[in-house]
Amino acid sequence: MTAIKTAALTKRYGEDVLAVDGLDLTVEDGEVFGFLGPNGAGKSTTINMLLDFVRPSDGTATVLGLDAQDDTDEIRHRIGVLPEGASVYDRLTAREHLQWVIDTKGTDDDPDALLERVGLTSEDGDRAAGGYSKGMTQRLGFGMALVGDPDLLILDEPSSGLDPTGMQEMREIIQQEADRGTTVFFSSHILGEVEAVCDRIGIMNDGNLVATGTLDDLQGDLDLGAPISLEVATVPDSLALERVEGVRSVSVEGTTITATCADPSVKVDVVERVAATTTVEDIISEDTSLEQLFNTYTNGERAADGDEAEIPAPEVSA
Ligand SMILES: Nc1ncnc2c1ncn2[C@@H]1O[C@H](COP(=O)(O)OP(=O)(O)OP(=O)(O)O)[C@@H](O)[C@H]1O
Repeated sequence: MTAIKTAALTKRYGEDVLAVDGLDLTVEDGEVFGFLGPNGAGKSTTINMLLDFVRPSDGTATVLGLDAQDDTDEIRHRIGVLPEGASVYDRLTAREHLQWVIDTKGTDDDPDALLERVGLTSEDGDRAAGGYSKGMTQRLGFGMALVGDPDLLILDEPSSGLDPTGMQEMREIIQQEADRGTTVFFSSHILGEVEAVCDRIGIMNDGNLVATGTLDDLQGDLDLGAPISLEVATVPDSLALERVEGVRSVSVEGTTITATCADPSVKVDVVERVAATTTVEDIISEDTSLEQLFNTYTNGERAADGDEAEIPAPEVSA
């Protein structure tokens, strides 16, 4: 089953703003899917259409096989949602918020266990949520999303307002949920977080899905090359690294030699060639980062190629 499926999903605001432009997106059951894009790309609008907070101008969407507009109650019962900028009722305590969701969903969750899971103490749970910091509010919102062991978690910017420890804890919970088979769909600006937990990534730009795939798929498709840098004692005159097969380009800055290789296996040849002529003091080998991919897809370089949406979807085991 697909957890989320949209077909030509479109949202216009007035005459001028095309927030989401004919989106075809599929998220398989059991995936952790990271939804990326710069500000204003259309991520929240998409999520809001999936949750029927916003009505589409055109197209369709299903969530857990149910119609996002017609079967809203059933969908909300089966999913957990952390909306963008989750708001709380100022006078209710955190425990009362959790109990309200537990009662609404008819589950037997223990509010204290949920508080602990999202890093709030029992004392925090007794405080009115109106006095919470942004990060505490986010933790509470996350706890509310976890009520009832949902089949699908939809999280809009889950790290927003969290400190580094909070982000790490949130990542761990996402991983635990994924391990027990929950589908997780979340939007984020934090590329490291997406890199760490996602099976698959979708990049939105200007209302369009410009790329989908695993990080490996996207790296392979863009073919940005595999960089390696070597810190050396002295840069030899007779290096001729360009002659090593598979080396695309070489640059030297001070005592740092950087080579871009056609594929990672060439890096060993680079190291051997350099080590044969000088003392290698350090080696820095990196994969093409998600940041490079993100910039390439969202700065328009890809669009200039004329095939910005043609990355094949990977095989994903559900
Ligand atoms: N209620 C609204 N009325 C008019 N325009 C809107 C409305 N909501 C969103 N937009 C516009 O739709 C576009 C997409 O916005 P959206 O909030 O979906 O982007 P986003 O990718 O979630 O951005 P961010 O990362 O900043 O949250 C933007 O141009 C935004 O200004």
